Amino acid sequence: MITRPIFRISRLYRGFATHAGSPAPIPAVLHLKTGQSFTGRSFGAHRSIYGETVFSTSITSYTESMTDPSYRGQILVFTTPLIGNYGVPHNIAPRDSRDVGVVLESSGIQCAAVVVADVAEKFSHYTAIESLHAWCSRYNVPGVTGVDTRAITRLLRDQGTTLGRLAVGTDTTLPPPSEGEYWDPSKENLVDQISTKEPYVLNPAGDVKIAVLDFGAKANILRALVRRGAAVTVLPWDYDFNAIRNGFDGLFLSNGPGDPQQCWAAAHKLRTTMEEWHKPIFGICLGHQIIGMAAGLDAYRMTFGNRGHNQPVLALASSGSIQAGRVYVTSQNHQYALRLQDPFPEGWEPFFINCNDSSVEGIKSTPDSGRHVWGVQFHPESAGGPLDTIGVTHLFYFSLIWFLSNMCV
Ligand SMILES: NC(=O)CC[C@H](N)C(=O)O
Repeated sequence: MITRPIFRISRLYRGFATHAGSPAPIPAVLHLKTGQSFTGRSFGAHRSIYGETVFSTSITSYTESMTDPSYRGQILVFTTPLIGNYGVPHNIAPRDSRDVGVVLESSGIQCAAVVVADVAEKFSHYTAIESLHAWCSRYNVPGVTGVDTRAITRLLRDQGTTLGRLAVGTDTTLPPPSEGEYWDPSKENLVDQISTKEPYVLNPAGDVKIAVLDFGAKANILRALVRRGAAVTVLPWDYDFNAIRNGFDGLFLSNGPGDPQQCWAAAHKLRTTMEEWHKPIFGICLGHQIIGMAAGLDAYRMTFGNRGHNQPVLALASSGSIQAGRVYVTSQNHQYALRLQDPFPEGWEPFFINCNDSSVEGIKSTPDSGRHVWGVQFHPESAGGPLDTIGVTHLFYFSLIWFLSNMCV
């Protein structure tokens, strides 16, 4: 019978029907501001929270997604039916001057809550030290399982990303919050909460000196630069890079949470940088949006954003190993995008475009502009996701080398 294997898997991994010391399942209800409610069972921390409800179509890397600072303030719905089956690894990396200090994307869980159809109680992986439930409990992050994530995703896709409340335990007996009670993370400067407060340097002996404006950088981006031999100076998001720019060979603007409009302070400073300093500049996701805003493009809120590891993007221009006309499969996690406009601001051209929704996936300065600036909406460094576009990271890095050998005499 076709349902039999599914039944077996479900029996084997059935999530938290009960918790240790708890005689009955603890109820949890996901309320959406648009009026719908979904009832399931609590796992992780038994506490209620507010957030912005988003869905991700990634089928693996729940540990990387949940530690990605760009998910801050978000109730993350996984469309894949079961997560937790490979547990959670020890997240502390052996610290040396080349290491960012963590194995995952940051030191803690960044999303506000997790929603999954079926959470695995048993886990198996050679790096795993604890279950998803234990990890979420340790970081005080609530989860709900046993809900129809297909129904939630269809709703979010049709009505758009929606504010939500995960009510847990006795809070489930309360009526749903009134409209005004929902907390909207896009109204806050989440970047300021997560960015480093003090500059620090990774791999100081590196041969190419890159400054990183930290809007909530994923650790793998820093690792990708250090792995190529760069000395990486990580700066607070609103740091006055122009005051120290002569000491660097390139500038990188990281990913980060929230609405890019909260980051105009950085975009204004970047405008000056791009006018006066013609060394390579590269941005990923929020960093790309800030480069676009500084270039004169408009950043807008998408209906449900793009979150997943299989977003196809079409290259419109060739650069490095990237070939115009080719489609690359990419990892993404964003709610905002740069608006495609015709004409593009002078000195700029679209680099990539999304094959599903035609949103701008990359921009670059034109060859005759005298600048060397790129931004991509997707995550070429992966973690998790495909490595199709790793060439974009190479492009930035090798343009630095090229720049040093050809232009700086
Ligand atoms: N991954 C990111 O950097 C996300 C950028 C921005 N916060 C958005 O949601 O669009």
